[in-house]
Amino acid sequence: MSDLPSVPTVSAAGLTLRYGGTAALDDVSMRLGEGVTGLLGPNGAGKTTLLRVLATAVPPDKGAFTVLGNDPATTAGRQEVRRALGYLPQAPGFHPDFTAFDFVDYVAILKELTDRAARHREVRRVLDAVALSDVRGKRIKKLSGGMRQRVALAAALIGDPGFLVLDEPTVGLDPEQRMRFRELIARAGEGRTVLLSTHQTEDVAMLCHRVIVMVRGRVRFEGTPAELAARADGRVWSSTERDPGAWAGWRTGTGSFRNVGEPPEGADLLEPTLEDGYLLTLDGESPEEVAAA
Ligand SMILES: Nc1ncnc2c1ncn2[C@@H]1O[C@H](COP(=O)(O)OP(=O)(O)OP(=O)(O)O)[C@@H](O)[C@H]1O
Repeated sequence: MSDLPSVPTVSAAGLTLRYGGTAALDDVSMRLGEGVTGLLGPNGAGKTTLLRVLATAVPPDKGAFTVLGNDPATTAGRQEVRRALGYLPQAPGFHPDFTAFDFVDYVAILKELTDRAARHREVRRVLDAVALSDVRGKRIKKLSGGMRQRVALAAALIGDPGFLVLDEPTVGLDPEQRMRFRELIARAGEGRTVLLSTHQTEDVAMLCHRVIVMVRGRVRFEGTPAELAARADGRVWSSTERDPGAWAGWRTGTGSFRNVGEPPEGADLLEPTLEDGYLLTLDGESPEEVAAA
């Protein structure tokens, strides 16, 4: 694939992790460099498992990876990886009575920022970076969902980590909050490596310089967003009735049908989006899996 990082922040080879009979990760290899990489895949594809492995929350059964040259299979390496890491998990555990400041300060303590004055400066810096300075003294239970996600992002930014792992950070946000969050993620991707798991193909199209698609524990696509969209070149067309030959087709707001699949002769072709390319990458999966994507 083009545009692969020459000096990767993260380099993974053959990552495999089974839960009973399920291969949550099945021989996953990848290289991640500076900028935002999007991770797409249907429910159960293994995205969260991959993020948890890279965040050293769970070791793989097989395979290896390094973060900024450190190998988490060793105790010293794992410590270095954790120092270089910011992790926003899918369901960040907040103590609801903590204020935004207290929570981020608590994470800063866990990240070994022992000097109180310097730590508080850092807490103020990251709360400012996510535009929460005004509410830093508010209890988390009184904050909106979007603000809570920003508190979690602030916590992940403590210590200016070189590798930022974000697990569905925009889930449940309204469009304006999502746009604001995009701005924050884009800024976070300047000068560091961000891996962003999401179901929002739009977020990937708007934000990411690379995209990885996982299906059933395996990497099915790795490349640029433009390359993913190009998979649907010549395979999206419009029709007045639903085309029975289409793999997927739906009536749009204008009343015409947008079809994805193998077009008939002389079809009225449309410009593909990243989502079209993504859907075709899932071709062959069960309709339930695709519907859940
Ligand atoms: N702790 C666990 N115990 C048993 N099975 C698990 C566990 N965690 C994940 N799995 C299984 O591993 C597979 C991958 O799950 P994972 O949560 O990584 O997928 P995902 O792509 O993040 O899904 P989603 O988009 O729904 O968050 C699924 O089949 C899931 O049921």
